[in-house]
Amino acid sequence: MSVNRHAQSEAAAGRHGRAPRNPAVVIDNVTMVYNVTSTGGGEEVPVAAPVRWARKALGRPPVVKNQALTDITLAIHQGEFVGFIGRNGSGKSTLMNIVAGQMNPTIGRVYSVDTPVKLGVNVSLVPALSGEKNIRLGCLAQGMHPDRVDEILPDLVEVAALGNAIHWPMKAYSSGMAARLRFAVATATDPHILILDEALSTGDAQFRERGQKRMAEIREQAGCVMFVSHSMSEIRDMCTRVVWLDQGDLLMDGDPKTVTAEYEAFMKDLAAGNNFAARARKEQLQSDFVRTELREVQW
Ligand SMILES: Nc1ncnc2c1ncn2[C@@H]1O[C@H](COP(=O)(O)OP(=O)(O)OP(=O)(O)O)[C@@H](O)[C@H]1O
Repeated sequence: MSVNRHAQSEAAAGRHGRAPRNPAVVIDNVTMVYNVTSTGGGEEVPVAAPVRWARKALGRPPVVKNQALTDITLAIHQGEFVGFIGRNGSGKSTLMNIVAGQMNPTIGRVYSVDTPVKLGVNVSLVPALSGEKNIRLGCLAQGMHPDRVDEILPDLVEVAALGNAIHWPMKAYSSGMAARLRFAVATATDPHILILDEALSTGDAQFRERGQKRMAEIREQAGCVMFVSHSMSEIRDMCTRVVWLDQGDLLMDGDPKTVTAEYEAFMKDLAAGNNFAARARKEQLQSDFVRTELREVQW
């Protein structure tokens, strides 16, 4: 595997003499560039001259490059619960979509030991059917045997915690209620790799508590969870490791307390208009970042 940036926590694990763990996902040198139409400048995507003239004649704005991720390399191990944080537009969802296989990176590759399950993506639910029927359908769609579905249905109904609404058609659900149902379906098969992008944000305290419990169970079975959130308390409570992305760059990767403290200080600087201090902090973090290799990753 190629030489790249490597997680600080990996280096820390090595320093502390911990045994190497089995990777579940390896993100190898991933860069993502979107093409967007822009009326306000930016680096134009090179196109043949006739196409450029035609776009101009038709009054279409030029297509420019928008770099969402730059050279991201990470190894995520079985049993890890990795939080992804960063301000809006830093590339968290883009990275989750790439790991989930929803889009291909412009450069780089993602390797995983199993098909990642991203909440709300792997199974489409039917609005006209009841919550219970949707859970059943979702489990069957994920390849579960009907007998097994019967067996675990009561547990999944409990995870969804929808009360009598479990018998209502899904189209009558609020966004938080639908999120509960999707969560129950996505976690039904004990996924090896679970991706949650702001999954708990629409839920109330009860759902968050049950959701956290369920995710802890998945982690205990040596599954890994990749979790995007803007809630630092949620990140600190749940994650074993935190990755901070900023404007497409990997700024920090380490233990939740340290990374969230740095992130909060950075955001505080920005909120107070101390852009100079925030930039200096970012530059310092970038220069401190341990560049090493993924060579020791053993499948
Ligand atoms: N479909 C798209 N087409 C063009 N650019 C996109 C597209 N999706 C995302 N982007 C751009 O990619 C960058 C990263 O966006 P992304 O949604 O991954 O960030 P994020 O960290 O998840 O943000 P948020 O915290 O706001 O959800 C942004 O500059 C955004 O404008």
